[in-house]
Amino acid sequence: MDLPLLRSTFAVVERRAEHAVTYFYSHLFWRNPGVRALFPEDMVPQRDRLFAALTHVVTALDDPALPSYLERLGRDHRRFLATPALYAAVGESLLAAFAHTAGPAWTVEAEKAWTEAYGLVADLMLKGAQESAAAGEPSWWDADVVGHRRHGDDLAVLTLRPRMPFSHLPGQYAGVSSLRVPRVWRTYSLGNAPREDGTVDLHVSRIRGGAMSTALVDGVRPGETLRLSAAGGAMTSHTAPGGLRTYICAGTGWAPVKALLEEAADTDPEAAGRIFVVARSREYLYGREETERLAARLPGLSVTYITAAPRRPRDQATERLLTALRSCGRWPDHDVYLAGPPGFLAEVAEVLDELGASPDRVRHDVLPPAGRFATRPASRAEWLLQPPAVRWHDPAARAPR
Ligand SMILES: NC(=O)C1=CN([C@@H]2O[C@H](COP(=O)(O)OP(=O)(O)OC[C@H]3O[C@@H](n4cnc5c(N)ncnc54)[C@H](O)[C@@H]3O)[C@@H](O)[C@H]2O)C=CC1
Repeated sequence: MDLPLLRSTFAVVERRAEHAVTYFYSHLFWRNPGVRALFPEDMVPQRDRLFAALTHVVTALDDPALPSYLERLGRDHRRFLATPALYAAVGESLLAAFAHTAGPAWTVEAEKAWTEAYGLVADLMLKGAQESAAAGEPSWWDADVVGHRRHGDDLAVLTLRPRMPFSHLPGQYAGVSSLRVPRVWRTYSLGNAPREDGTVDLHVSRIRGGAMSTALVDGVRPGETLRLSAAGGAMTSHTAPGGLRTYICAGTGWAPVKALLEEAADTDPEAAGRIFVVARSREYLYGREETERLAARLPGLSVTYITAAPRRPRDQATERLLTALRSCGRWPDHDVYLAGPPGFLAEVAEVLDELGASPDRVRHDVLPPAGRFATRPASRAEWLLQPPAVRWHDPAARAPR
């Protein structure tokens, strides 16, 4: 594959990304009218996602991890009802959009290189999808809501019972969809270690402008059915029994940490280290009783709760946390598990680096916020999972190179 040529044409297209994306979707929907119904009503985040995805693939084409990543992605795209015919239609429209946007840079060689590259990506994704179907895995898991507990005005813990066996590891997340917000999927951490009855908890904070989080907190009730996608994510336990670890969570970032602690309480009661639970105010320490119960089963872990002072901005809690982290020692010896809002993750990860925590021992996933208006940088890990909130095709929004 001619990587330099792929990258140089992509650089030309990227400069007019807005145009390319508009052309792509117009071409796709015009040539395949039935396909529009597979996409959400609100296409704005979708547009960002396309370019983010392409950027990722173009930058990672020589990464040996790309094939397995694409196979997992193909497996995951079964929930969007992506068929081989749809992959072919998307490829045709993508090349048409590139040809139209790249102008003189779209040479015969460039077209050949892109046809080959897209073919490779589509084949790997379809391979992942076919293997998952052959293994009897559903495209998604229908899951009945069996519990809905509110905490304060804008937080709820939902308990779901998947109708088919749904496997996940403590610390992972899954895509969630509701018929209340058709064809939209959002990612939520699963707030428990696997249970015998197969139920899973979602901790949902209602986010401004977030149609899904609003539906889950305010609308959805027991008896309703949601859809779950296969669980994924890398913030799973990787600490040897008895090993030192620090868990740091903010807001509903408590969900994956709670799942990890449940697992540790069952399998590694000698675990040693510390837990920091951060919330915007005392009323939002919604998991406190459960934390206490888990901490009692894990006597080697100290628990610190941190909130903002009354009437102070919520981010004051983060400042307080950073001060507390600076007074802790032995960072290079600790595995660190980190979960919370993206701005929080970025700030804490930076400070942990300064404090000497080993970067490959700091684990976190970046879950996109449910609201359209929340802005934060997109990371490679999240690109293809959910639409990043950043406007990729707005040059002013791009990180400087
Ligand atoms: N696996 C993960 O990492 C998970 C991440 N989340 C994310 O957490 C968020 C949910 O937020 P809420 O529960 O409403 O939390 P929140 O908005 O109440 O924030 C909790 C605390 O996080 C800190 N924080 C928030 N924004 C910050 C920023 N920009 N910079 C520095 N610190 C900041 C503050 O200390 C605040 O008190 C969503 O964005 C969601 O995607 C939620 C669950 C799991």
